[in-house]
Amino acid sequence: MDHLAALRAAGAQPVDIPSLFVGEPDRLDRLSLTVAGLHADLSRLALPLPILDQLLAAATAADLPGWRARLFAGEIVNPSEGRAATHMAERGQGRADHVATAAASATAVAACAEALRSAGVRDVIHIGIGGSALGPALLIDALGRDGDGPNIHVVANIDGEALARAMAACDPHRTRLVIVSKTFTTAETMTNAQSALDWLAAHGVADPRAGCIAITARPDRARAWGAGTVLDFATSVGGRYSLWSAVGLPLALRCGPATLAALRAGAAAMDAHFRDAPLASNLPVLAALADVWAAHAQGQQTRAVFAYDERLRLLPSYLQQLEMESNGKRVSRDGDPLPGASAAITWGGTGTDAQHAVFQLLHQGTAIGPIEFIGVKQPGHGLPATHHRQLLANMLAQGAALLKGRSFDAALALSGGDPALARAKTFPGNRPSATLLLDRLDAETLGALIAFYEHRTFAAAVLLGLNPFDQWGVELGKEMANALIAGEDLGFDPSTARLVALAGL
Ligand SMILES: O=P(O)(O)OC[C@H]1O[C@](O)(CO)[C@@H](O)[C@@H]1O
Repeated sequence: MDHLAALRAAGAQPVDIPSLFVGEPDRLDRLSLTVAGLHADLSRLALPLPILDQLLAAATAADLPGWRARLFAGEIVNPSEGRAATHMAERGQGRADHVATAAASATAVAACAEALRSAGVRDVIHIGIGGSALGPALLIDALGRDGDGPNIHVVANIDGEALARAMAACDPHRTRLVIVSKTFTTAETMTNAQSALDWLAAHGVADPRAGCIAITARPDRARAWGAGTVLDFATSVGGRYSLWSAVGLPLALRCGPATLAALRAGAAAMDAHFRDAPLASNLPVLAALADVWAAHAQGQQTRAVFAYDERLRLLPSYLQQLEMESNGKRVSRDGDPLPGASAAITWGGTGTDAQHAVFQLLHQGTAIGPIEFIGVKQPGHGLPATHHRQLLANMLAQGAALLKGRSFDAALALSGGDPALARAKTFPGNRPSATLLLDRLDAETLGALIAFYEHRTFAAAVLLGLNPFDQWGVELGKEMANALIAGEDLGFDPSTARLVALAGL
């Protein structure tokens, strides 16, 4: 049964958001929730309440409660790889044996962090890519400023420029390498690791491999490689969900193990809410339903996330992997073509910077999609209060302006009666947005925020009937790059063949 067919038909109808507030007196209450220090207001989305009720029915028809239970029970929810998804065990949720394994890993991570923090290590070069870099980079950027542990330099790109910059900032005799790869085969990571080892050796560091800490789901490979310390995590923890595992070591190094524990506790609070709250008052579920409505039913191909807090500036790129690698699919978990669009393109930036760059398109352009604002009530700095007042006022004003717009008549009055100028100054309004407001940004609220996005992504996947835990779409390009590196001719198209020659490969 195609439980989204009626919603796709309904999605063709325009929605006037301001009139929803008039006709739906309970709108603000139904679409506003506060969970684990995170207040969410979804009421300015183009989501009429009767449509929300249809989406809730579709979620039940898609067996969201059953899939959620299977996720928490550690059952297989990733059929194409035959795996469970046990990232929640890293924060104490799920099957007892999974939780016990994760707890043992957390103890080892804490001990490793304490040992390095007291060993006079000044810098850590964290080498990993994708989920092995984006999560740790976000955590360090968001929470690490006041940490008293080593400086963390996250290096992902195969472009040697990334590693060269990190090395230039480090004293090789006071630097440790942390090599992070779930598979311990990823080309970028292994190449960067080797070059970093060469750099240490060239500066007279004895046996640099023995000083490396490897974090991986393949400890056998890391040991064979020669890493002196190996911290492992379960294969059932997906790369883009791995920051909760030993991959979170950099946060424990920089800020202490208690901060990593607090991050996990915040996520656990969101887990409990997602697991226990009824669908109609379940924050990740409501956000997922709104996402599916916009992307799948209304055909809106982008969703932009703007963090009005410098500490969250890496959140959009973190979410790009979480959402697009999870739900950027075209077939169902059974391999059937999806009957419509899956996930929108996630993009975004930081407010207020983005207002002076991309908001023109959001207010007056032709590509419409939901916009998400994230703000934090308490600033993280001690500068005069005017900074934070202006920041939050801008965030709230943008959402209001997107909705209200400016009529042609009002624009005409501002344009000296010039209709062409007035048309340029007219704002159509009725542009959807959602707002997340955190009481404060600390390890707990950041944990809850990330877990909110994880569960939202999962719930949307269930509604769409796809598997969010695999990522076959990254394979073909890797294979072809390997062929090019090996000088194999795969019968490339004429353009590629000429570019290969021009690049001198
Ligand atoms: O941790 P690994 O195995 O090095 O993989 C890194 C990243 O590569 C991917 O597999 C995609 O290429 C991601 O899913 C993953 O986060």
